[in-house]
Amino acid sequence: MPFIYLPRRNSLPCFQPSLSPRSQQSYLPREYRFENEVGNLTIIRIISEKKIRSKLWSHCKRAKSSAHAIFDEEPFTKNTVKEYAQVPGPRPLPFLGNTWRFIPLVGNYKISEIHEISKNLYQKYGEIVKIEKLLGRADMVFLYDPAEIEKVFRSEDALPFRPSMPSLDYYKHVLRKDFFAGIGGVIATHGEKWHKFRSKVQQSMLQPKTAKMYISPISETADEFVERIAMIRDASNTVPDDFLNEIHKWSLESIAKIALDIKLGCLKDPLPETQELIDSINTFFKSVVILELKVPFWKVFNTPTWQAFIQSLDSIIRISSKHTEAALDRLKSHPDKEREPSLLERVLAQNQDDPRIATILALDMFLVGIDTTTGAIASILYQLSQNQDAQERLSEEANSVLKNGPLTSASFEEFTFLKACIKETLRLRPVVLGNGRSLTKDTEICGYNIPKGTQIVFQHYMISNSDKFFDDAAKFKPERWLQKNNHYHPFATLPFGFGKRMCLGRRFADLEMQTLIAKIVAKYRVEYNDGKLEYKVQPMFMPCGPLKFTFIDRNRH
Ligand code: HEM
Repeated sequence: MPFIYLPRRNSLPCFQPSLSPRSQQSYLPREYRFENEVGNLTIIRIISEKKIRSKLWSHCKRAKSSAHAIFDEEPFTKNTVKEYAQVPGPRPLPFLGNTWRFIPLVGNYKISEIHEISKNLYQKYGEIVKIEKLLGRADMVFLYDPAEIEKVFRSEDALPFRPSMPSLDYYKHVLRKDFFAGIGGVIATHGEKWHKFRSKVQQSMLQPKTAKMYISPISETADEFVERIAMIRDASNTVPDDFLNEIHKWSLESIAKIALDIKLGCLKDPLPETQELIDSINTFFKSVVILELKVPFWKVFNTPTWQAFIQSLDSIIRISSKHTEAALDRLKSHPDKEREPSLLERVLAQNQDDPRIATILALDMFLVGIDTTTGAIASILYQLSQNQDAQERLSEEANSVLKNGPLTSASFEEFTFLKACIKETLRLRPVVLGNGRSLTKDTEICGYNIPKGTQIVFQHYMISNSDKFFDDAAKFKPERWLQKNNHYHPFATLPFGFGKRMCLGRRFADLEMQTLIAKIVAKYRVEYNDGKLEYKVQPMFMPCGPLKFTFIDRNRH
């Protein structure tokens, strides 16, 4: 791609001279990328197609700034790209590579504390760190620079590869290949198979109007949860230690409505198969942590954890199939043309010949749409409990919206402070600690040539908690998101990922989280007086230890 050299800082009308060069990036049109400053020149990389050249020239003419030249290559960095071998990182041992560091009692790298390891590596080596020679898996490169993360995302090709869950990959593509028959869903599926499936469901899932159809069922579930808090809290208004499990049930109930059009009754009046589904999903989460984050004995032995994992997935599929088939029968026998079809009905209608698509989508939603929102809700409640002023302001906003009657899509437009609180929590405690990509081609990152196949791990948690990228980074300051034109790098916090593999459930997650938090803070003042809440990677970044929240009635009249 071509580069352009411009006089420093004032080169483009969109440049903000008061900002540091790197922050300028957020003001540049997306076709340009801030590359470097050399002497008194600003170097902009043009990352889009040819017509952009002329567009850039006309920008410069209008701004009366003289572009020095347009080059097809960047002469200053030509031949200065460093070798992969030069990327800094912990030194591997002969034979054992760096794997020994992850072996319990031998090494000091614990996956559940990878956020702490990441911090130490950054302090020792800087913005790019290589962990190489890992037995049976690709090298990992940790990346701590939002501009470089943006570069990796923007140079993605049509089939981005997000490394995830080899155990699930094996289950879908080898063990139960007869059921999946080449349709792997989107989780732990890659290449053409992933693309084919995502294209079938993406439009329905990401259209704002689809999420709006679930406002009423999601509100009903949130109301049940708010009632349940009153039932389970003790005389001092404190909920049981395993409150995370209660949030989990709310989340499962919400996803079951979206994925299968059913009311499971996790919070009250359960269906006969509800307990089996709850148990299967719990078993899946418990076993996947062991299979993915510990030594992978399952690859060699039929371990009890592996058996439990398979059984849990088989049950989720069996129960989901029963409900997708029932929905298909309903659709065929009494099609209701008056109302908008649900997500499930749309997916079934588009794939009438193969209802498995709806079942596999439901499975994927259960696998990634429960722990994520559960962790986020726990973190939001915790941040609000530690920031009572923000909670008061939020409670007033929630009340003024909720007093107008049942939630509608217009209500969500008014939740400005609520959205800022959620965004700020996900900045401080992103649920997905380090999203990643396996490079599908050799890529220059931080001045090094990183080979195809390397697993890049974006260190979002470290970046979004760093004073380098956020003022008062450790503080919960939702107001920062209410300022127009804030100067934060757009890739410095990216809780739902980016690009073609971005979170498919984002609209549902927003709807669920906003509805529940609004209803909780309208009714209760939330407190947490049990010290600092600790977190662990399991594999989502979740609070660990008892969630001793206190919910005190606000008693508004
Ligand atoms: C707070 C809640 C959530 C967070 C923070 C979150 C975050 C993420 C992230 C970081 C990714 C990876 C994106 C990338 O690779 O660029 C992802 C993928 C995905 N998420 Fe979510 N998610 C949440 C809730 C949900 C929910 C509720 C659903 C389902 C209804 C869902 C469905 C998915 C799916 C299916 C993918 C895989 C997309 C693909 O690979 O094509 N997520 N999510």
